[in-house]
Amino acid sequence: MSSRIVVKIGSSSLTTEEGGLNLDSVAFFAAELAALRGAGHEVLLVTSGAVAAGFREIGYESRPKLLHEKQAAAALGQALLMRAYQNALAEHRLKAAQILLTRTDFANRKRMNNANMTISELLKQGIIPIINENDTVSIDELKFGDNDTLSALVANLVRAQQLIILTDTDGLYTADPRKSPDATRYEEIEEITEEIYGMAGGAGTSVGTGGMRSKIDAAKIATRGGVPVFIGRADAAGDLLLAYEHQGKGTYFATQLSSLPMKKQWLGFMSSPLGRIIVDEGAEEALLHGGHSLLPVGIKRLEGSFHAGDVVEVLNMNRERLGRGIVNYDEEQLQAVIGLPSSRVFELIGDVHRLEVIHRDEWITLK
Ligand SMILES: Nc1ncnc2c1ncn2[C@@H]1O[C@H](COP(=O)(O)OP(=O)(O)O)[C@@H](O)[C@H]1O
Ligand SMILES: N[C@@H](CCC(=O)OP(=O)(O)O)C(=O)O
Repeated sequence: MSSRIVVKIGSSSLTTEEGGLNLDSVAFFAAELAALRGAGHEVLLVTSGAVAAGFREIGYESRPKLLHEKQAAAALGQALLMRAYQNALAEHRLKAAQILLTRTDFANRKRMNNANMTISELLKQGIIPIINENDTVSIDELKFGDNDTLSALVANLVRAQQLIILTDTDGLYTADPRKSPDATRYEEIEEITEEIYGMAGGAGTSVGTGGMRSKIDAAKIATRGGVPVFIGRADAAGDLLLAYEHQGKGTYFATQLSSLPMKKQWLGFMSSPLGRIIVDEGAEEALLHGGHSLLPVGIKRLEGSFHAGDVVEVLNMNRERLGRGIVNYDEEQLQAVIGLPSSRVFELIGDVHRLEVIHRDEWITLK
């Protein structure tokens, strides 16, 4: 059966430690993608490597740290990266198109739908969409930074059957295998727990960005959206197809039994919260375990400036993120009623459109 597969390739798989694009690697991955296509699947590629490919060419000694230097390197490197992929895929009679996205594109549902329609049309025409973050215009605080999260959002957006995250390591180990040679590998993970997070470290090379931690974040987003994930390595001919067929060199993450509806996925992973609501222990319990809505009585403090209908983040008193929701009050209106029981809220603001500050149906738990 034909599947829609999102493949993510990290900088560490495409470039040398010193920077610069490794054209042999690009040729290898192009052949692997062609094999997936040859097996009848629809293929989307999320690829990193623009900064790593561009910084040497610009003349920087090492991967730049400053945002504008990274952006300059990406602007040059992205063109090199696309040219390399287009040339390599042409060897297999395949065409590739470039799509550059930012986090704000996902936060705006119209832009997100447009991107989705463009991707669908490209796939229909037999073209491989090649996606990267639009580094030149991304603002630091809103950057994906690594492409792991981007690949998960894309996989959910296009309702992929599988997300394959390729890296330089054959899966998730009990500790970073570069530092702990005794670490052992996981074959399958049913649920991403705190313990799993605890094992994942940062990037192992100077060109990679997110390390295993950001890959686990990505696996969480994708699996909650109903997309199973493989994290691992493809370094011999046929490995990518094997990864899809559940025989890959890496770790498989199972999907959640019930996948989140698109509305909640958007709320949790794509939206941009405009404010924060800090709640007490009772409200935390009600939201996380009681299945209740958030009421004014449980609120301690507000931060940021928001209006009814905006997305806000909810934190507990230790500033741990509990989740996100759509707020039913303007910030000023809410400020006047925080900590008050519902009867008082009605007395104070008669025209409140909904008593709940965040209704259960417009809430997603992220803790
Ligand atoms: N528990 C772990 N299991 C496997 N790899 C880990 C773990 N913790 C940290 N890593 C590191 O994550 C690195 C891969 O991430 P990264 O360098 O960001 O690659 P990419 O550029 O492919 O995204 C590996 O090289 C490895 O050193
Ligand atoms: N958009 C950036 C991605 C940065 C990056 O290094 O990501 P990754 O290799 O996925 O950890 C680029 O193309 O250089």
